[in-house]
Formats: sequence, C-alpha cells, structure tokens
Amino acid sequence: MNPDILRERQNATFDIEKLTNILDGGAERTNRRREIREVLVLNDPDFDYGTPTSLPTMILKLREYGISDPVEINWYKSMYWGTGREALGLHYVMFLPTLYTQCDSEQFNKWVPLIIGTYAQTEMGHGTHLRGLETTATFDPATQEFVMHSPTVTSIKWWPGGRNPLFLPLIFLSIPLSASLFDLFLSGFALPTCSGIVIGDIGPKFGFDAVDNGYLKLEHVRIPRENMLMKYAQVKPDGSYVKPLSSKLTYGTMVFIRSLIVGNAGIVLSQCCTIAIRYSAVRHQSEIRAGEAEPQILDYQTQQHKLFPLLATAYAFLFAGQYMIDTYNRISGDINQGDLSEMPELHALSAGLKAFTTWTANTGIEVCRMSCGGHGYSRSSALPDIYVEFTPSCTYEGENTVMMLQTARFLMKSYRQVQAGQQLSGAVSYLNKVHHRVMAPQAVSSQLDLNLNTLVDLYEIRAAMLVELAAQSIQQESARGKCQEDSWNNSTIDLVRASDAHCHYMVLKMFRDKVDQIEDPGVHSVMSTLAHLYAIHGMGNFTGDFLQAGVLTGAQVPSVSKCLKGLLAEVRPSAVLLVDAFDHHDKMLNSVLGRHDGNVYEAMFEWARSSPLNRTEVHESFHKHLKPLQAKL
Ligand SMILES: CCCCCCCCCCC/C=C/C(=O)SCCNC(=O)CCNC(=O)[C@H](O)C(C)(C)COP(=O)(O)OP(=O)(O)OC[C@H]1O[C@@H](n2cnc3c(N)ncnc32)[C@H](O)[C@@H]1OP(=O)(O)O
Ligand SMILES: Cc1cc2nc3c(=O)[nH]c(=O)nc-3n(C[C@H](O)[C@H](O)[C@H](O)COP(=O)(O)OP(=O)(O)OC[C@H]3O[C@@H](n4cnc5c(N)ncnc54)[C@H](O)[C@@H]3O)c2cc1C
Repeated sequence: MNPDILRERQNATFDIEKLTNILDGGAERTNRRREIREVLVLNDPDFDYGTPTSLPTMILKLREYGISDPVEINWYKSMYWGTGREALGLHYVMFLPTLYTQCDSEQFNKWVPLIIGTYAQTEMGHGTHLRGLETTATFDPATQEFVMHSPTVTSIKWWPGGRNPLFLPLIFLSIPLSASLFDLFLSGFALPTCSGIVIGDIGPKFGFDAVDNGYLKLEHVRIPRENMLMKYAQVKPDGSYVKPLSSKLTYGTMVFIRSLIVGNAGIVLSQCCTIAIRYSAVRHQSEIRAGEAEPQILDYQTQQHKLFPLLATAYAFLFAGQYMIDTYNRISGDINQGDLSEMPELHALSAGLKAFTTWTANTGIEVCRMSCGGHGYSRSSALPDIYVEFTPSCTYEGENTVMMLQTARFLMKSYRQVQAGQQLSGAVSYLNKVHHRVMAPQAVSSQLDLNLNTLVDLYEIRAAMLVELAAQSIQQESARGKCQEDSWNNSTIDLVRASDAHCHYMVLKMFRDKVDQIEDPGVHSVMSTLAHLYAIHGMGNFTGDFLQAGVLTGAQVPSVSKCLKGLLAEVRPSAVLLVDAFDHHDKMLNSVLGRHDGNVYEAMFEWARSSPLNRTEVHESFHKHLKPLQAKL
C-alpha cells in the first residue's frame, strides 16, 4: 500500500463502517451489497472482468441467484457494468416501469415477463414540448386497430435507446397523448417484417456508446387496439375515449427516472471525489516551504477548495437521493390508490432536484478531472469516461432549464396561494412566512452564526426572497401591459434563480435532517462538519443573494471566507476516510488514480503498456507509411 494512503488512514476520528451503513440504509444492506459484489459477481468464475459481459448472461445470473429486488438488481448491474452505461438500461429504467405503471392487469400479465423494449417519446422536432409531438394514432373501429403515422420529418421518433434491430417493442407517446405499447417485431437486422416502418441509428454521439439510440419513421402502421396501455385511459371498441384522472399520469415514468437521477448524481460525484482525493493524497508536486520535500497536493488550500465542497455535495446528494426516492414511493403509492393530491408537489420536487443535482455534479466531475492534472485527462483515470456518460443527464429526462421552470411554476402557484391567505404545507410551507412578513431578516450578529439550524433558516429566507422577486417581476411585466405568457417569459431568469435557491435550501435541509439522525458521535461530528462546509461554501458562491435577503452584512462577508478556510482544514485529516466510506470497489471504479492501495504510478505504467498501441516494439504505421516515405527522400 502506498505509504501516504496508509498514513491517511491512521488516526481515524470516526467509524467508517458506520458511515457506509448509513449510506446503504443499514448494516444488513451493506453486507448484502458486498455479498452481491464479492460473491455473486467478482468471485463468479463465469465473470471475466476484462471482457465485455453480455446481457443474456447477466439476466440468467440474476435469475440463478434469485435477485429480483430493484435495488439489489442495481447493485448487481453496477458491479457488472462498472461506471459505464449498459446497452439496455432503458429497458429497466423506463420500458419496464411504464408497463408496471400504465398497463391494466391483463396487459401486465401478457407482456411484462416476456419482452425487452425501449421508450420512443422524443421526435426529431420535439423532445421537451410533449404537447407538440406530431406522431398520430388514429383509431379504426372497423378493424379495431390504431393507425400509427409519422406525418412529417420532424415527427420521426428520434433517440429511443436500446433500439435493438432484432425486435422493438416500444412504449410510444403519440397524439392524443397516450402510451400505446407498439409491438414491432423485426426479423433480420433492421429489416422490418411489416411495411411502413423505417428504422435506423441516429449516428455517433458525444458518448453513451453502450446504448444504440435510433430513429423510427411510421407510415400508416397498424397495431391492435389492445396495445394502448389502458390502466388510466382507454379507447373502447366503439371508439369512445375514457379520459384518465389526470393527463399527467402518462408522464409518470419520467417522474420516476428523475427521482432516480437525484441519487445517481450523488453516486457519480462520490466516485469522482474518491478518485481525485485518493490521487491528491499520493501525488507530490512543487513545494510549500523552500528546501522541503514536495508536499501532497491535498495539502494545498486551493486543492482542498476544489475537492472538499464537492465531497460534502456528494454526501448531500446521496441523502437527497434517499429522500427523493422515499417521497416518490410514498406519493406514487397514493396515486396508485387514486389520490393525486400530492402529484404536483412530486413533479415539482423531482424536476427541480433532477436539474439541480445533475448541473452541479456535471460541473463537479470536470473539477475533479482537472484537479488531477494531466493524469486526469488520461482514460486511465476513468474521469473522462464518467463525464461523457453523465453529462447527457442535464438534457435527457427533462432538459434542466425546462425542469427548473416547472418547479418555478409550482413555486409561483404556491406564492399566489399564500398571497390569497391560504396556509401551505410540505416543501413550500416556508412561503407562509413571506405573507406574514415573518421572513424579515433575522437580527444578524456581527459574528456569523454557524449553527446548522440557523444556516438552514438563512437558506430558507434566501429562497423565499427569490421566489418573491420572481413573482414581483411577473407582476411588473403585467403592469407594463405584457400578457401573462410574455410576463412569464420575461421573468424566466428570475424564475430559474428562485427554483435553484429552493432546491439548494431543500438539499441543505435534508442534509441537516440526516445529520440530526446520526447517533454515533464520531460520525455525527464529521458529517456535521461536511454539512457546515456545504452551507458555507454555498453562501460564499451566492453572497449577493444573502446580502440582498438581509441575512448577511457586508462586514460579515470576510468571515464567510475565513469560516470556509477553517472548515477545509477541519476536513483535511478525514478526507481519504470519507471517500473510503463510499465503499467503491477498485474493479467498479476502474481508475488507476482512484485505487484503494494508492499505488498509482506502477498501475499507470502497466495500464499504458497494455495499450494496443504498445503491442509491437515499433508500430506497424512506421513500416506502412514512414519507411516507404523515407526511402523516397
Ligand atoms: C439507477 C440509476 C438511473 C440513472 C439514470 C439512468 C438514465 C437512463 C437513460 C435515460 C435515457 C433518456 C430517456 C429520455 O430522455 S425519455 C424522454 C424524456 N422526455 C422528457 O422528460 C420530456 C420533458 N417534457 C415534459 O415533461 C413536459 O413537456 C413538460 C412538463 C415540460 C410540460 O408538460 P405540459 O406542457 O403537458 O404541461 P404544462 O407545462 O403546460 O403544465 C400543465 C400542468 O401540468 C403539470 N405537470 C407537468 N408535468 C407533470 C408531471 N410529470 N406530473 C405532474 N404534473 C405535471 C404542471 O405542473 C402544470 O400544473 P399547473 O397547471 O397546476 O401549474
Ligand atoms: C443520451 C440521450 C439519450 C436519450 N434517450 C432517449 C430515449 O431513450 N427516449 C426518448 O424518448 N428520448 C431520449 N432522449 C431525448 C431527450 O429526452 C431530449 O433530448 C430532451 O427531452 C430534451 O429535448 P430536446 O432535445 O427537444 O431539447 P430542446 O427542448 O429543444 O432544448 C434546446 C434548448 O431549448 C430550451 N428550451 C426548450 N423549451 C424551453 C422553454 N419552455 N423555456 C425555456 N427554454 C426552453 C432548452 O432549455 C434548451 O436550452 C435522449 C437524449 C439524450 C441526449
């Protein structure tokens, strides 16, 4: 083991295993996760980590081991595929959940165990604006069929992931918005068995290469009436349409995946922090005091300022992810029972947190990569690949700006309800104080009050102020004679800013609530420090907001920076231990820089020597191109 890493792991001030248990949701789940990882994947003789693993093998293994719990399936798959994406991930996270939530019982029994499918909603001309989708589904009572048609080039379905040319059951969204299971069994390779179908691949992408994203053009293709998913809406044999309780029930799968993405952002950021902080513990460079040995780069304050707030953010997002999926499960259970009362809040929370966490993590991955210098740019670090695979999450499942505006829509509606004298509950209950002017800035002492509860209150006041400012912008636009839509559009910068602040407050509040639940004194202390660091770092980034909200004075601004520096120094001794607690296995991280043993250089040399470019002493291109050229000179 590298001596630096060894030293970093001595004198731990908290029980790492207990922190890992908290992240997993208990010691039993940690043990089960490790059993799946060590016994069922790594020690499985059929599993050769060096070769691409096949989906059928994985599915048969899951059945052989009796793994059916979605969380355990995800543990198995994440070990199986490492940090990359799996080819048919969309089948698991969108196609199946749509069947589970949108099929009536007869359809469920008919399709769920049998097919692998994709989710074809986006068209070349529309991804965000679902009410703009052009694909038509016209019911023909004479034949009891839907005629599916792509009337324009912009209506061609574009992006469906895992568009396996062999067969292609699709969840299809078409006008009127309904989800029809569009069974499309193609024989041969991409040669449709029935006329009217044109499919193909949309071509090379920025990354996401494990997933083949395709296109699908339909020319009056007929599918049975029974292929419309009929749990919430039905078309009867006589052609009459039974409306769903809410047209937004069709959007349910997107809410589910957005809820998953929140925790996934925390996982990906924790992977990158593990790599960058372990590497920063073993990398020595330059000097702090002349004549002394080159220090660990983790001892540079700027390196700590790059990485430790991200470390705190990774923990914050992991806890937010737990809260999000628990909230999703609770409210979707109510929706299943016909109680749609909290559906708007679930949509606003999942949309906002999906955007907030993916934007932050996306930037954070790049900070981690650049903090590793040149070696961070090497594929051996795994950081470039992690970035390339994660960055589309800011676009798919709801483009982030649009998602923030959806949350803003809910905040404005809530603000208007408070103005009308209603009492709010739930995540926006803090807006009640705005109406009663209880939100007046607290008497801010000359010293920064570092109590975590106080910091949460300050974030709450900041969010409320920005919600009120956005609402006032809309009112001012209206007062200038703008119509409602233009007043909204002319305020969208303020609206996104208000949603961002609302999400920031929510994440800090969840972090504080999780810390309050931690009983072990050592773990509580180190997590409390990280929560403070998360809050103070945000206050440093958005000082203007806190000044504008009147909860920070100009005289206090220097103490924000001073406090931040103190917290960085406080985290320093525990940094490696805090990433160890994420418990990412070397095989899954697949990073020379992030190895648990810290033996980076030896591993990097081996990694480079294994490159195909080094298979021969002299590359064949010399003999093929340079040598003949030299002979002519
Ligand atoms: C295990 C780890 C997993 C990690 C992640 C793995 C990733 C896998 C790979 C993923 C591959 C990608 C797949 C895709 O991208 S699939 C396609 C995704 N597409 C979208 O998300 C489309 C985004 N657009 C929309 O959702 C809607 O168009 C939008 C919400 C933006 C607008 O809808 P609409 O125009 O119909 O509604 P309005 O804005 O007019 O609002 C009207 C009211 O409806 C409410 N509303 C809107 N959506 C919802 C909803 N989903 N639930 C509840 N309510 C909703 C809205 O709030 C309005 O209400 P009020 O009138 O009361 O204000
Ligand atoms: C890797 C990847 C995988 C995908 N997989 C699938 C899949 O399997 N199935 C599927 O159906 N789709 C899939 N998609 C498509 C994805 O869902 C869409 O790209 C996404 O919904 C964004 O829509 P868009 O591309 O139309 O972007 P647009 O909405 O055109 O965004 C372009 C710009 O317009 C802005 N904008 C749009 N509307 C507004 C507004 N109302 N207010 C302010 N600004 C606005 C956006 O903020 C953005 O800056 C995938 C996409 C990617 C990148």
